[in-house]
Amino acid sequence: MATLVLLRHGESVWNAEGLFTGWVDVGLSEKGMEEARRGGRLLVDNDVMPDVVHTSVLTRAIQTANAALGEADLLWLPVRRSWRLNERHYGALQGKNKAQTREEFGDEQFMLWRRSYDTPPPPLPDGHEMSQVQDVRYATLPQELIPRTECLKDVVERLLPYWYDSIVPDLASGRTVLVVAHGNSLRALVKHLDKISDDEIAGLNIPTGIPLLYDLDENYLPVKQGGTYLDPDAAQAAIEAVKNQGK
Ligand SMILES: O=C(O)[C@H](O)COP(=O)(O)O
Repeated sequence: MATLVLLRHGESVWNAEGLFTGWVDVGLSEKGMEEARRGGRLLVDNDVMPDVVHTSVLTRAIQTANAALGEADLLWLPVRRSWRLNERHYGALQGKNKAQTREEFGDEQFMLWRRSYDTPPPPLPDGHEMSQVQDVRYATLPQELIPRTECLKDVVERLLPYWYDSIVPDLASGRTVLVVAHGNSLRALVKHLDKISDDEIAGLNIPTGIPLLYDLDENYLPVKQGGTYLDPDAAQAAIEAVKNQGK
């Protein structure tokens, strides 16, 4: 049996403003910092103590990991970071207001771009102010690996190599693993873990700042489908809020 905890970053400044974020590197709002600290307290209260942490290379996830681990007095833990845990790249929607986008393009197109499995938003031109192709943190990546837009299928395909090559070995060594990432990169991982279909995944939303605990079997697949949120009531309310963004 292995123990995996997934934690979406706390509310970001752009989450609060209702903007599509993707790979744009924004920090946590004050509310998001408190959500992150609450996440750490939930780990302590439920005696779920990670041995190693994996985060994306985006500030909002790193801040969340630090705040949560600070509450658990675990800031000393080894941390591994990868672009493969980054949020989905939202293409030309990065920086745009969700409600305005929904109004301009209609509900169907909005939901296709936001929650379909294989329909990416339009690509973001390399010279655009919201582009990350010149971001120093990706300087060692081959240019063709840096997305200009992504659908969830793209995220699954770039995340799973990290799951198998970096996270599973930590689980196999008996470590409790905490993954601090993003709404859509965690949707991609949960789709894999819970074997959610390409159609059903559209209905899955991940709340900010509430740890999702998975006990995994010898094949690193969930003993209980869907895992267990360490605060189920708060999770349900937050999931509804994520689902209704842009309305
Ligand atoms: O990148 C973003 O805009 C959010 O973190 C995720 O947004 P979504 O829940 O609309 O996909």
